[in-house]
Amino acid sequence: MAVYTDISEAELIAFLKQYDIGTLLSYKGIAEGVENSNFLMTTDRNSFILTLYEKRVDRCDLPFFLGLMEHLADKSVKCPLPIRRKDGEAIGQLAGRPAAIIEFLEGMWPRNPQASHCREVGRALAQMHSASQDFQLERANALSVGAWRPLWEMSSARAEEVERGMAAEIENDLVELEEGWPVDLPAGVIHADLFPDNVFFLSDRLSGLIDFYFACNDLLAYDVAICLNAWCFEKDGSFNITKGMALFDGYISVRPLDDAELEAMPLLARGAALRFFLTRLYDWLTVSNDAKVVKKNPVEYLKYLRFHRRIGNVGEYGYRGVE
Ligand SMILES: Nc1ncnc2c1ncn2[C@@H]1O[C@H](COP(=O)(O)OP(=O)(O)O)[C@@H](O)[C@H]1O
Ligand SMILES: N[C@@H](CCOP(=O)(O)O)C(=O)O
Repeated sequence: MAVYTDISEAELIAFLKQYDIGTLLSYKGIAEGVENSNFLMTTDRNSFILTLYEKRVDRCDLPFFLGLMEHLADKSVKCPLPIRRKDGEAIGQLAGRPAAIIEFLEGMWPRNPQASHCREVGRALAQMHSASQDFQLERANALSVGAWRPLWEMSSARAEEVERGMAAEIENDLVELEEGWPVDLPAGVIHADLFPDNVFFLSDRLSGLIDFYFACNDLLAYDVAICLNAWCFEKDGSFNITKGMALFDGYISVRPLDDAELEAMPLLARGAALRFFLTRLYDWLTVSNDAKVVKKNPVEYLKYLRFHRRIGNVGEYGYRGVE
């Protein structure tokens, strides 16, 4: 359960005095999530999400994350707004942690995403990319290609506990990705973690995007590649080309992908698979099994990585261009 820091009712009531959002009626920890402690909080006016930022989030990055959410909401991209305090600040301090209150977003994330969800996600991702072109703050991607080898070296000695024979193929991926990684594709602000649990739907309509805490400046097409992995594989590990087609169709209905982005897609998808494989592998080997968080299996992403090695062009993911 992702509540790393407990808070008492008294300290929460004192914290809420800085806001104009009503009187506390109830609050409870939210089990889902990996990085931060989240609470569902109800006042006599509304429901809110209270987030305490844990140690993997750098306090210096919070103005980027929260400012981005405000910027996007202002441009009609569906995402919850941070609530500002009476003094105008969006970031406070609670139980020794940086803390913020965020609007409660109605909806549920899809447990079994369908092609229709993929189309909506593609469209919302492209809207986010377009709307953030004039966002003034910048944040480098701390988990881009340059970070993968150091991350691998933290796990490589024990990697074969997860699957024998894996180390040599990962070494090979690292070399090929480091040598071939594109540098001159269109760049901007990317979400960088737009998995199904970060996209809410009300019936079949997308109600909003959450969890901008990996957002950063990077290649826009890399964000599409992250979604291709997160949304278009089935539970048995097979790639669903109909979902791939829907994701691309949704994306390019808002922002076309240029030839260089399309050509790079198999490599970007391979890099995206390696990035999530590496963070999952590290957590798998280091986070204790009785910890408060459900660890995600790295082997799922190892399978995706192997799949992308065999892809020759973006058409094999279902891309068919503008009809
Ligand atoms: N604005 C929001 N509205 C409604 N629920 C939210 C909101 N933000 C977070 N949640 C809930 O909290 C859970 C964890 O949030 P998330 O930002 O993904 O955490 P973490 O950054 O720790 O991974 C989500 O799965 C969702 O259930
Ligand atoms: N999406 C990542 C883990 C990050 O989790 P989140 O709860 O912050 O979305 C993965 O699946 O490895």
